[in-house]
Amino acid sequence: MKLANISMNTLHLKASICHSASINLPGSKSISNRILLLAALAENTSEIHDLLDSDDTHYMLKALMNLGVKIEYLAAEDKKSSLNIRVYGCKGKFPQKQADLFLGNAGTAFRPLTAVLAILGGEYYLHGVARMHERPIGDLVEALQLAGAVIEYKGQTGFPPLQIYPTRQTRNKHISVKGNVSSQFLTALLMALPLTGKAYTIDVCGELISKPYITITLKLLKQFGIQVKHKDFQTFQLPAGQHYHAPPQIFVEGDASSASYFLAAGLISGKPIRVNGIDAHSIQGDIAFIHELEKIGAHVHWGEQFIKISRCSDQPIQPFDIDANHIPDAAMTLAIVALACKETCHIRNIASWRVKETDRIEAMTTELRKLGAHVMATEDSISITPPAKLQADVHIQTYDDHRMAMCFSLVSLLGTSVYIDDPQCVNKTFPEYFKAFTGMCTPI
Ligand SMILES: O=C(O)C1=C[C@@H](OP(=O)(O)O)[C@@H](O)[C@H](O)C1
Ligand SMILES: C=C(OP(=O)(O)O)C(=O)O
Repeated sequence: MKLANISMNTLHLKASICHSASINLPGSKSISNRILLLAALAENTSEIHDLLDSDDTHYMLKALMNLGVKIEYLAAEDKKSSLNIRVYGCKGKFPQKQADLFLGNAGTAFRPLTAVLAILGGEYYLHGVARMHERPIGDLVEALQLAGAVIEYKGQTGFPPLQIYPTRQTRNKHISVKGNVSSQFLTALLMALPLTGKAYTIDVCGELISKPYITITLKLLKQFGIQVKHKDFQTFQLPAGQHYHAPPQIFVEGDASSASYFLAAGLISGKPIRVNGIDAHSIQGDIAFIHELEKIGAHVHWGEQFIKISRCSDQPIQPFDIDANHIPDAAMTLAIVALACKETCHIRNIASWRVKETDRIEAMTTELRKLGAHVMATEDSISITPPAKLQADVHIQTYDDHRMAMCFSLVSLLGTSVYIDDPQCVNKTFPEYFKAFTGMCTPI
């Protein structure tokens, strides 16, 4: 049955019921972009399978090719959402010593590439879309300068665009980085500093947010032969003389953050929804989102390479009060789940929402209020009280934020028709999202 109309850059999702479904997840963005960079720097050639095929990975792929890395496209089983490629590692040195790299709004491309290029040295100009130029990078630049990097801000101090120059000779072997704005700065340093061949100690100043993303970095570095010791995520030690060795064949897990929309649909509707490509062994922190759903009423079956979720229809969804620092991306999905609860729900410790694709606390507050919810926001939290009845036919603005578009699609499963403006913003991480979502829904 025809469910959705795309016109004038708006997608109309009618009030729908969800039926049981099996969804093949696109590859993890966080894993794809890390593996691409590590494989490009490796001593050897490797094949990457099930790589995410989306804007964020295209920016990384294009940048690596501009830097002179040879990449070949191999046949993929499902050409729509994944790529299989062969990467010829450049042995820790990019052939091109000058480049102009446009990186869109891809944090997982911008931050690690800044660090790697600044450590390797050369003349590189790194820029992105307007919003990327509002996303902070000063903490990373300062840490890199301690290690001898020469970087100039070409716009506002502390933000992209950046001009990178050849490194200075003097290198400090003990550096520090602030951890309270984005974990991607520490990830970037951990990926770049082994290229010097020298031993390094990195101290994290203050609180480190989004810790599970550091776990992803450490696990992938280990797969590429890089040892890192750390003490409670505060001090990280990199031994001297390390080189990247890629496993000959690498498989990318499904994206756990992308899974959150379908898993929430299973909880809201009670219908069994299966997501394929992740399981309990995933290295992605957003797997913890599923534990949060279990706490509030989901019935979860943890399979081999899949997870299935449902809920007994006579069991209401429990209101929640959660510190979501460890799952900043999937926590946006919880904000919509809150609309299915009878009482106020709180999502705390999410200050990083303010510096992502948009100010997500502001955007979420504005759009939830349009639906009739009572919303209280602070600098780092949001509290949501659902209305007795949701406003129908509301136009949800998406602020060029893929997660705004994806999580607000779930409103259509709450008995309310909704319009999603500029739905194509999902291209950042999940170009086929609306096809998959509408494919499991039938209008009431
Ligand atoms: O390292 C990563 O892959 C990411 C880290 C997180 O960012 P912060 O560390 O800025 O919270 C997350 O929100 C982003 O989508 C991906
Ligand atoms: C914050 C996100 O992206 P980025 O990798 O650009 O930081 C996200 O995908 O939610």
